[in-house]
Amino acid sequence: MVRICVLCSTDRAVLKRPKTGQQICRACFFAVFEHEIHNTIVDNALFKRGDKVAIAASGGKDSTVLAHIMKTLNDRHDYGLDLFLLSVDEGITGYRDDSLETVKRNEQQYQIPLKIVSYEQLYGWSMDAIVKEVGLKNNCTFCGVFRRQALDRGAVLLDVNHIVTGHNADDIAETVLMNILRGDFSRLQRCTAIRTATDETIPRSKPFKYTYEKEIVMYAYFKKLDYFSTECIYSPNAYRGYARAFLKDLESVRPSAIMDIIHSGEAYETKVDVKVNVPVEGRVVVGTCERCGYMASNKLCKACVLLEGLNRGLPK
Ligand SMILES: Nc1ncnc2c1ncn2[C@@H]1O[C@H](COP(=O)(O)OP(=O)(O)OP(=O)(O)O)[C@@H](O)[C@H]1O
Repeated sequence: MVRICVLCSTDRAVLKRPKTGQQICRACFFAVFEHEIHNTIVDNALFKRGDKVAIAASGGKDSTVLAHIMKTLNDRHDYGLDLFLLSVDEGITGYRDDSLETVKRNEQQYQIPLKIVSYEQLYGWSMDAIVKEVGLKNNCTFCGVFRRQALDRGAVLLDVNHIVTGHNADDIAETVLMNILRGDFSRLQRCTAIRTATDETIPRSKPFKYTYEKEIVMYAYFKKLDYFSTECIYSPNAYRGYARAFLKDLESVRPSAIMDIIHSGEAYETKVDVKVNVPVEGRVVVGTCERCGYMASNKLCKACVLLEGLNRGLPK
C-alpha cells in the first residue's frame, strides 16, 4: 500500500519521522528538520548579525550535518554570519587522521575555511602517546579536558566570537541521566543550557539541542553528505554506554522520552540551589590558571593539572 505524506498530502511517504512518528515524504522531512533548527536558533537568539562563528567539526555525522545546516540557514535566512570550520586533531592514528580528511573535503564542499589545532602542538602529547602512558581506562578524561580547551584556543586563533557544536538531543538527554546517576547536581543544572559562556571563554551553543540523533543520521543519508562514521578506538566509557543503551530502549517504546528527559533537566535547573559555579544568567564566574592563563576554578586549570601528572610520569 502506498502511503501519502501526512504533511503535504501529495507525495509518497518514504520515512517515519523518529521524533513524531509521522509518515512523511523526503521534501517535507528536509523542510521540518531545517525549520526546527532555524526556530531553535531564532527563539534562543543564538547569533547576531556579523558574528564570526566556528563550527566545531570532527568529520562525524553530527558536526557534518551542522556545517551543512549552518551554511544552508545562513544563506537562506541571511543571518549575516561569518562561518569557519574548527577541528581538533587529538592524535589518534586510524581514527582522527581519517576523519580529518573528511573535514578537509567538507571545507571544499561547503566553501568554509578550516583551521586544525592539535594536542601535540598545544600540549606536547598526542592521545596515542597518552594512552600508551595511562592505558584505556581514564584516557577519555584527558581527551575531554584537552578538547574543551583546544577548541577555545583554536577559536582565539580564528578570532571568532562564537563556537557551535553538534551535540544533539540524545547527547543532552544522556548527560542529564548521567548527572542524575552520579548525583552531580551542579552539572545537572548546567547541562541543558543551549548556550554556555564564562567570563574567560568564547560562548558555545548547541543548535541541535532539540534534534534527534536518528533524524540527523536520516538527513545525512538522504542528503548524501560526506561524513566519517567510525567510533573512537579509545572510547570504552562503559558507564555512559549504559546510559545510552537505556535511553535507546526508552526511545523505542516512547519516542518522546528524549525530549521529556531534556525538559526534566531544564525544570530541575531552576529549582536546585547549588553553591559551586552556579551560573549567573547563563554565565559561570571563574578565575584564571596561573600557569597558562586559561579559565580555572583553582590555581591551575584542569589541563595543566593533567599535564603536570603526564610530564612527571605520574599520569594515574
Ligand atoms: N576533534 C574534534 N574537533 C572539533 N570538534 C569536535 C571534535 N570532537 C568533537 N567535536 C565537537 O563536539 C561535538 C560532540 O562530540 P562527540 O565526541 O560527542 O561526537 P559525536 O556525537 O559523534 O559527534 P560527531 O558526529 O560530530 O563526531 C561534535 O559534534 C563536534 O561539534
